[in-house]
Amino acid sequence: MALIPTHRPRRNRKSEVIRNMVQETTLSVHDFIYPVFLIEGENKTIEVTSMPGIQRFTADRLLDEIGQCVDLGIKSFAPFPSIDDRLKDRLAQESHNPDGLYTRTIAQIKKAFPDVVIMSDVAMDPYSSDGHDGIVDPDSGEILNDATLEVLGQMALAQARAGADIIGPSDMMDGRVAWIRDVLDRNAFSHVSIMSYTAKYASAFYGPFRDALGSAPKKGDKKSYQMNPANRREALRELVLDEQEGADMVMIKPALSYLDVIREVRNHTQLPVTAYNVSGEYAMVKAAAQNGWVDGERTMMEVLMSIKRAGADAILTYFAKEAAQVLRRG
Ligand SMILES: NCc1[nH]cc(CCC(=O)O)c1CC(=O)O
Ligand SMILES: [Mg+2]
Repeated sequence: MALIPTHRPRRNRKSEVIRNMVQETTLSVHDFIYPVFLIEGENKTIEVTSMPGIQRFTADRLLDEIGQCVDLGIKSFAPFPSIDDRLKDRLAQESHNPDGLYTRTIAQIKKAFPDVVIMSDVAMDPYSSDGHDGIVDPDSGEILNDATLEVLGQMALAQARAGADIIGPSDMMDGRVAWIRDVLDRNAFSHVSIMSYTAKYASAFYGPFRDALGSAPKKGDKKSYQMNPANRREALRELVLDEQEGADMVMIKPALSYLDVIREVRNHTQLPVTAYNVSGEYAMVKAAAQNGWVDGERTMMEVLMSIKRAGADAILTYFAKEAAQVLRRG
């Protein structure tokens, strides 16, 4: 005789209203931080070939783009600069030029949109002739941790002076959160936050980003500072250090292949947890959608929801604008 089920979870899925009533995770436009690419010049946009739908903007065009995003409810932006090769050197000196492309544009954005939050990027790679996040020892090829801290501090200070609300060190040098906090505090920027890239992995998913900025390492890889994708406990060690050093928010990067790390970190901290849905994760969805192999819109929303469900409070994502349009439509 067939047994009749006494427990029927399907009852909670029987209509859209009930499904919405019991939904555990929600996605909102407030969750999004939009990474945007900046180029020198006027009235120009250049598409990033490996990221369909994503452009590099001159400052004037970026202001238009930010205006459109603000109308959609996106209020947080993470700009990244594409720097002319002639301005790059081994010490990334352009990174703390108060009249440089990056600092100038941050000031312009804050002037045009005072309520918008700018999370600025602190790492040497966009300005480094070596394409590394730290200073390369010319003899040994080693990445010099403590000498790099000096540059990172100057970079963070220049960005704070330009009006950045949140400093985002993405470099993975040891001790940089404490170093930057100290520099900010000693220069009357104690109100400026630090969102640390706490667990940033040496990932193949950064490829399209490096195309966008021309920032790929000239020699070697980033494995002596970015984390081994095989490690989860190590993320908790980085978390403890960033908490002690004074981070206001922590980040996991990439997101999609690291949902377990997001959850682990969520379970071990009271700080806000963010995740970076990186360029390669974006490109992957776009490529499959362009081939008609997945439904691009549904896949995008599922990816973003999964990052939220894993425990992220906010998501850096190139999908921000498109997802905001979907959310608006309801
Ligand atoms: N400071 C490095 C940096 N800043 C942002 C990204 C990647 C972001 C993305 O892929 O979307 C990277 C990774 C790297 O090149 O090592
Ligand atoms: Mg660290």
